[in-house]
Amino acid sequence: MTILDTIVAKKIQEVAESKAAVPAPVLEQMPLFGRDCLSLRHSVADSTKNGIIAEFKRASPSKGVINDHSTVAQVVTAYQQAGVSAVSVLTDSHFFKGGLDDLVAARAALNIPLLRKDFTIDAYQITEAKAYGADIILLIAAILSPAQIRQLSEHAHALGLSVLLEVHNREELERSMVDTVDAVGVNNRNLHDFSVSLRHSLELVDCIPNRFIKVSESGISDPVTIRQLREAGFNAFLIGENFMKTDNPALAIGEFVKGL
Ligand SMILES: O=C(O)c1ccccc1NCC(=O)[C@H](O)[C@H](O)COP(=O)(O)O
Repeated sequence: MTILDTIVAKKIQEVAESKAAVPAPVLEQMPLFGRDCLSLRHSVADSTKNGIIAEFKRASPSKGVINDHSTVAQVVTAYQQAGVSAVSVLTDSHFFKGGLDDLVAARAALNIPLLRKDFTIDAYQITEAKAYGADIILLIAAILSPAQIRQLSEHAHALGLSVLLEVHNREELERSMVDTVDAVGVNNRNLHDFSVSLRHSLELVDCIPNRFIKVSESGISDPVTIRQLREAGFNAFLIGENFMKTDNPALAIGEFVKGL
């Protein structure tokens, strides 16, 4: 059993509890459910922004606690001021110490697209993402069948949300790519053993059709790498730990973008 199996087993239990506590029709009555989502595609195409999807990440299975002192509002405000194209917030509580409250706090501080970063296995979580202010949801190919990816992405689109499909290797990419996703992210981190290599992005970029936004995810820690990934064909770059592990993520993103 890998960490991903453990996370999914826990998630199945959590989703069942959430459905019982707050049924989907209740989510649909929440104030943020009625707002119009911001488009990831438009934001990434906006040349005044830098393509970075900057992540608020308190902890992770691979690193343990990364940052338990910064507030969501302070960090995401600095991310936005640094010209990022979108912000990602981890909402898993057990393994990442995040939560839906973090999503709401980020929404209140931002006017750029907001990704709910979680392990989506059920349409309920997508309705929940919309109700708590997200614009984008994540679907991870390693934990979903192609039929589930299609069904979940159609539900997201029906609610106006953009969809980021995450793959790690060619096999996942070939079996999972459906027209109902907006972006394909190559995760440089192997979610089974936590090894990280940019090689995954560089090897897969040309296999992703240009109609999808191409995102390189994880393990990015310097502006030179962004330039290399951009030249290879990526439009967006998901970065969390590099900023969050510092004493002051707000300063860290400011310094980082000066080097772009
Ligand atoms: O980060 C982990 O340890 C992890 C473990 C198991 C499943 C997912 C995990 N991370 C989620 C992510 O994909 C990253 O938070 C995201 O791509 C940013 O990566 P980084 O810049 O390396 O923090």
